Amino acid sequence: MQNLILASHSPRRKQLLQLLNVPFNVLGSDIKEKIEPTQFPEEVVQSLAFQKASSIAKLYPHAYVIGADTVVVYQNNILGKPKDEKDAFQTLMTLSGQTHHVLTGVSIFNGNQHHTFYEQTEVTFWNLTQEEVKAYVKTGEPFDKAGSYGIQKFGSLLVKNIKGDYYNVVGLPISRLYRELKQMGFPFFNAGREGMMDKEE
Ligand SMILES: Cc1cn([C@H]2C[C@H](O)[C@@H](COP(=O)(O)OP(=O)(O)OP(=O)(O)O)O2)c(=O)[nH]c1=O
Repeated sequence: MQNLILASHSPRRKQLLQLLNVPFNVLGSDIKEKIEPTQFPEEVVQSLAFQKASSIAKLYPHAYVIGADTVVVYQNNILGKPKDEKDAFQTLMTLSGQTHHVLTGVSIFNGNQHHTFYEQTEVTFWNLTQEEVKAYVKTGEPFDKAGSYGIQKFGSLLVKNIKGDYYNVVGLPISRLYRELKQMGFPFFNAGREGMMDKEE
């Protein structure tokens, strides 16, 4: 087992973590996601990220274990993954022409230490027609994604502009995560290990 473990089922998070250019393992966490109705969105994403990371960290206390959770927030409402096509359609029509926020909470465990943080990105959608939203829902892309869209594929056509980290919208704020891991003592630059900055392009 590698020193670094991603506690996630998300193929996007796996792809983004590869940007660190260090080896890692992926072990999905199967926690039951519990949200208290009184929690603020930033508390929700951090709490779920913490639960995902801690469930795997228990099994691998010597590794650095990363968990993450992403939600879309519009007018103080948390928009998670859609239940069905109708739900996805309604969510996207609600977001049409509006600005919302994407929050990703990240939790890192290593032995007795753990650190949890979140990043927020502001996203504005174009005014969308019912026809184009229907066509987008038909692609199937909304179904495993917070807010019913994926900015990294066909969902890119819905987005007018963003403020903040693009990768945070896709599910992992990789550049902040790199810095937080370094801060926690992750050995990026150990001899014999290829760290990001060791390589010349
Ligand atoms: C807004 C948005 C979300 N998403 C995805 C990121 C997350 O995978 C998903 C939100 O669901 P999450 O519950 O955060 O993650 P997950 O269930 O996919 O994976 P795991 O809990 O095992 O880590 O939405 C995109 O891929 N693109 C986007 O533009």
